[in-house]
Amino acid sequence: MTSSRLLLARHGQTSGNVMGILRGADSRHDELTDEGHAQARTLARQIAALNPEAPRVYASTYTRTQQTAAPVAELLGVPVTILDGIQEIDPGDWRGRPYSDLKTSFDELVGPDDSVSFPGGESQRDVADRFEMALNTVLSQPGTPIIVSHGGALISVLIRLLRAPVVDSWRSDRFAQANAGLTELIRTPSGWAFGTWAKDSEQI
Ligand SMILES: O=C(O)[C@@H](CO)OP(=O)(O)O
Repeated sequence: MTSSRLLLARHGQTSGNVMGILRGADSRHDELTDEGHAQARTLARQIAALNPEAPRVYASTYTRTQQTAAPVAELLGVPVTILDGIQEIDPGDWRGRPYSDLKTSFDELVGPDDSVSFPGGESQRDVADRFEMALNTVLSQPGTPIIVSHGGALISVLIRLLRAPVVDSWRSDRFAQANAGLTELIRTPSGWAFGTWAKDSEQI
């Protein structure tokens, strides 16, 4: 039996998010702000209200997703499992640049064949590959996986799962989730589709 429902959340606010700076892997141990902890508690209540069947809570290898997942797991009465492969996209040479550069200098990231790639870092395809591999393991078990991940990683995997155009999706910010945004995907005969989309119910 495999999962037909998938919950994807972004972690709560960090000081890097407040500054609006791409932090990269250096931010592995960044912690949530007080606001971020409050967002995590709200997220936990939102997820519990969805009554996930046999929930399993997963966080990335970064502290901020684990801190966000903790109240979720506590409310659902399950442990947090650390899942490799769902960590944030490596922005490479773009580390330290403001989020606003993703708008003003986005063309620097666009390669041939509808690709988006950070020079010296990872591409959307790299991240979607590793995220999807991690998901395949999780989805092969019964129950409802709840994945707490990151902004760029979630954009990358949503593009893959929903078969969306890569460049247009990044350029339009279509799949960007705010802190503690929650998205529900449902498996249909023709593939994954939105159940609840974060931007329809933003607490942020
Ligand atoms: O790497 C970062 O600086 C941000 C960008 O989205 O990621 P996160 O979602 O982990 O805050």
